Amino acid sequence: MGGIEFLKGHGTQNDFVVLPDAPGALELTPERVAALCDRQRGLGADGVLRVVRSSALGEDVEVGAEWFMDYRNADGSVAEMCGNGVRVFARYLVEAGLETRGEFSVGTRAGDRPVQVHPDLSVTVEMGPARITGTSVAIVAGRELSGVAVDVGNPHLVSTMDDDVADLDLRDQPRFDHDVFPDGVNLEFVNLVEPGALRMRVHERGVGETRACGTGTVAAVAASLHLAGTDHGSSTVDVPGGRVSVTVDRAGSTLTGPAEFVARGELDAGWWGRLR
Ligand SMILES: N[C@@H](CCC[C@H](N)C(=O)O)C(=O)O
Repeated sequence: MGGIEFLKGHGTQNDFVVLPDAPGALELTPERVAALCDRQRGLGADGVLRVVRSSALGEDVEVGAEWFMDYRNADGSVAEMCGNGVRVFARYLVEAGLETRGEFSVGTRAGDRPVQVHPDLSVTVEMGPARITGTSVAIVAGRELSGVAVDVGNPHLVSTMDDDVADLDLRDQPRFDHDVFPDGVNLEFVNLVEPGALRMRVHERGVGETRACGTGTVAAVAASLHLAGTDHGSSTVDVPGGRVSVTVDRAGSTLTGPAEFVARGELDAGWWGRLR
């Protein structure tokens, strides 16, 4: 019996299982996503990117793009957007011959995201506006860190700190204000290395600590500009998994970084079938 095609890829080591599913035929339950992403009993990943035709999605989302990135976190939850994932997704479309242009849009639950796949296979994504929505507090290992709340299509709280972010213990879920973030939040911890250069760690909603978060890097740059009294600028952001470049202005933002594939194969049909 034929299995289900998959690819494994990552963007700055934020890693994904890609499931090509043009007709929207896969039944992608939270249990199946969690099993796929489990690093012992599955393939292991921070999330799943289902590649589905927008017309076959069967969800009430407004998209004009032909292809939709159906993103799921490792715990099986659905999220609006994934900045590292959309780069991997765009590169998949080009390599699979599903997009013949170097510039096109990808549909997401946060709206269409225009992308450019460069000859060196890095990808630039127009990430939409990064909206500053207020302030709040994260508590990490008993320590209160104030932060700037930023909406990049998904929710973020960015705490800028003087101490080296490398020293934070992010093994446990940091606490946050559920009244401010009723749907949960991605938590970024940032050092300003020098103007135009940030260092960041992240604890993602629905995943835990990851080695990179694309929407998080955009939120980090927007928050650091906000704290400096401006709403536009650009910065590199170093994360444990590599480096990305971000620009932010009032109208929108861009994210540029790598997209890599490491494997492709077939899921075992029996294993998949036994999951509900
Ligand atoms: N890793 C992603 C963000 C994925 C979604 C996030 N965990 C959420 O629940 O909002 C990125 O690269 O942006």
